[in-house]
Amino acid sequence: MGIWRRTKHETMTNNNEQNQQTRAVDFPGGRGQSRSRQTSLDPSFESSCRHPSTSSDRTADMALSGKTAVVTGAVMGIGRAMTEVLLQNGAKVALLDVNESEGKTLMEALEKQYGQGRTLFCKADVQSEEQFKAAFEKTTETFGGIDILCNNAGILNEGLWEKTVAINLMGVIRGTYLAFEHMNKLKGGRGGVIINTASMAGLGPLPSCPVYTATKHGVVGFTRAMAANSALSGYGIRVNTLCPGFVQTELFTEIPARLAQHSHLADATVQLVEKLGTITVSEVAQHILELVTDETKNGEALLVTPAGKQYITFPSVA
Ligand SMILES: NC(=O)C1=CN([C@@H]2O[C@H](COP(=O)(O)OP(=O)(O)OC[C@H]3O[C@@H](n4cnc5c(N)ncnc54)[C@H](O)[C@@H]3O)[C@@H](O)[C@H]2O)C=CC1
Ligand SMILES: CCCCCC(=O)CC\C=C/C=C/C=C/[C@@H](O)[C@@H](O)CCCC(=O)O
Repeated sequence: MGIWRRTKHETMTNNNEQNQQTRAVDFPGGRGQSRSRQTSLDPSFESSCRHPSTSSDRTADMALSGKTAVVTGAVMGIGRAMTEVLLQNGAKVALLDVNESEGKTLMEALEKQYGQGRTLFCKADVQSEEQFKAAFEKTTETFGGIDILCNNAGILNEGLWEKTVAINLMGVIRGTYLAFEHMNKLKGGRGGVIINTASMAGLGPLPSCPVYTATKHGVVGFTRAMAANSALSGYGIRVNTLCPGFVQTELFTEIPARLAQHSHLADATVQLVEKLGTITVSEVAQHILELVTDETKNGEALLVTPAGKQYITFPSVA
């Protein structure tokens, strides 16, 4: 069905998207086509973390000069686009992902494009406290501290609902708590900002994806509570959430299989996608810059759809 291909809303705006041609999907009944891959692997990689040895001075006077960011789920999709936005604005970026082979290849490409010494790849599953912690420590050791965390890694698999909760919600909580240890101004950190990738499904129900919806509502609630917690505590850390609508990524393929026992609602999901439209990863990722740099933004939920961006206001229950 054509809806799962690129739409008129989508343009090839940068190299990131050129490297990530959208995968067509025979939705609602079938399987997706294989996606394009990046260039061949570098066999010289030996450890789970790697970074180039020299740094560039190209970044002077950029909005994020001198800042270090950590992005989870950085190898593909929205996380990869966020990584590029951060690099384009002068930050150094630690890319965390379970996909080691493509992560290393991506890091090599980013090194060529944005300058040496700007990136670090760490194989880390956000379900693993040990791996996540080691990646933060390697980042601090390599770049001298952490200023920005994008808790972005996520999956859509209603069949594997416990794993979905473990990655989408528990992974965000784990990353946030680890970042607070590193960034907390009351504990010698330099403060900073956390951006949690939720979803439009964190603001309203996606009926075919009840567990995914629950995790994303959880991310929105956790973000708002931690933002208020941090402000009240004087930690110097802001926490915001990005809530994209439908975005053409790998996660947006093979939808009937991902819906599992709810696959009979695939047609209804198609109708919602047709109604709301889709956006590109770069259209989503560009919005992190405002959430990162605007120091008045804390506890915000920013909805991004083909209609544009909208800061969500929540009802007061007091
Ligand atoms: N694609 C969409 O329509 C939307 C996606 N989102 C959210 O955006 C985030 C990113 O999604 P996409 O870019 O679409 O997905 P994607 O599937 O294109 O990319 C996800 C990346 O996360 C990595 N990853 C998966 N599990 C991981 C784990 N346990 N630990 C570390 N890395 C892991 C993957 O290897 C991959 O590089 C997710 O949280 C998703 O829920 C939100 C709204 C819409
Ligand atoms: C099935 C693919 C899921 C892709 C992963 C996502 O996170 C995409 C989420 C995108 C949109 C979610 C929309 C949820 C909307 C509901 O709250 C609905 O109530 C909104 C109805 C709006 C309308 O009909 O105008």
